[in-house]
Amino acid sequence: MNFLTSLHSCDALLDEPHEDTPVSDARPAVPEPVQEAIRTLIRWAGDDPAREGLLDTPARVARAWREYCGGYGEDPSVHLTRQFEEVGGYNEIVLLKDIPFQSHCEHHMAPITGKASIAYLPRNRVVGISKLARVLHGYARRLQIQERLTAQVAQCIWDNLQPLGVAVTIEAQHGCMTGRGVRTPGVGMVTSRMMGTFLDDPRSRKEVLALMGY
Ligand SMILES: Nc1nc2c(ncn2[C@@H]2O[C@H](COP(=O)(O)OP(=O)(O)OP(=O)(O)O)[C@@H](O)[C@H]2O)c(=O)[nH]1
Ligand SMILES: [Zn+2]
Repeated sequence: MNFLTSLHSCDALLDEPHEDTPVSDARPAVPEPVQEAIRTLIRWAGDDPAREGLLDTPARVARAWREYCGGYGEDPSVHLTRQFEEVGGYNEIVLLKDIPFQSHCEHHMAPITGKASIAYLPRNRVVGISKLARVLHGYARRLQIQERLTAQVAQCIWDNLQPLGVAVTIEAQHGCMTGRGVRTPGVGMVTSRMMGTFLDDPRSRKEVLALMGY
């Protein structure tokens, strides 16, 4: 089997469950080409992949990356399929505030850590509040830039819940700015996406941003 063929065989792993899989002793096998790629990276970083402490590292790193990128194995919109119409006439903002999340930047594959606030103005129906966080994590657990993550979460809620308005804000620190490169810790990047009422009506936007703490 040549290198490319064996890399193709890694596709089989994509069928394995990604999310919320209980940790057990039966860890998924990691294909040799994936492990070899990580050994190459260790050598490139200046260490010896054959030394004892690093022997199991390639498989661990590979499994960790499957977990960090578990979002590729799911369609986040499925979390919004169960909707509730009996809301007692509630027609004000619903906000899930300060949801912690982790992602990885697509430029350096460095961690992005932060918090998101997700709000919508319902049109007769709502979703279970945990589902908003599930949508966030479904998109965050991929290689991302913060702008796209913000836009994808908002669009998903807009398309699937058809609310009157959606507002998403994200504030995050980028490991590629703190641990390397410009090495400037403590800097938060803030992004927002407003749709519907929150885009069109300045008073609604002001209200939702105030509820989010901005
Ligand atoms: N807009 C945006 N930029 C990001 C995000 N994550 C990382 N970046 C930036 O992506 C840019 C990549 O720039 P390059 O010049 O190609 O890469 P680089 O030489 O490693 O740049 P430095 O980070 O400045 O050392 C950097 O400025 C990062 O700060 C993100 O989510 N959104
Ligand atoms: Zn980066």
